[in-house]
Amino acid sequence: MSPNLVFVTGNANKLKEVKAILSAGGQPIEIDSQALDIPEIQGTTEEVAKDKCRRAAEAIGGPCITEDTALSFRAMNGLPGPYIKHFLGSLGHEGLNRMLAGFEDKGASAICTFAYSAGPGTEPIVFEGRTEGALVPARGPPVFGWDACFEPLGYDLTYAEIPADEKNKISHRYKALDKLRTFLQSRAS
Ligand SMILES: O=c1nc[nH]c2c1ncn2[C@H]1C[C@H](O)[C@@H](COP(=O)(O)OP(=O)(O)OP(=O)(O)O)O1
Ligand SMILES: [Mg+2]
Repeated sequence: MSPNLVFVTGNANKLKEVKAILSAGGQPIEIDSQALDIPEIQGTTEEVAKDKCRRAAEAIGGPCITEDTALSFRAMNGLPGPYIKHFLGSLGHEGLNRMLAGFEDKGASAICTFAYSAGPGTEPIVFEGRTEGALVPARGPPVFGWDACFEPLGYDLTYAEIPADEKNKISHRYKALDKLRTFLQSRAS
């Protein structure tokens, strides 16, 4: 049996969701994890995701997956996008809402980009999942990132108010992982 694939991430909430999604429905996929905080470049979501995966493969010396999450405001032509971590860290939920105070359009896209590397020196392959929604004043437990201020389209609940198993059926992460799962299974057979 080949060893489990390693998910390199410094984010315990991501890991929890990824494990839950990969073990629910279909053929379960087991992964191991390594908590490394890989430096992230500037660029498009795809460039940032691929570069993170390249560095992670080098850091662990083997195949791995990484994931980069962006939150893109329509009124700001996609910003903060892959830089959302720093905006959230500096401004908090309230500050994110204030960023859009001057705009009527509160539209936001949650974008998850998984990257797979077959090992150091190989070109990572990316799998993107998007969930459209809106930025709203925070509601629900402030447990995971910007969950409390993102309301997916078609819901009047924020990600933080939606039960975890339900978020995992509609989320940007679920959609990206679904593509990664198909890729991994086609490689295995
Ligand atoms: O489903 C989510 N719901 C709410 N917030 C989320 C979600 N997923 C990521 N987030 C937050 C974490 C971080 O503030 C930023 C992404 O930054 P990002 O670099 O991808 O994550 P990270 O540095 O925490 O972990 P990693 O080591 O995998 O890069 O958005
Ligand atoms: Mg990161």
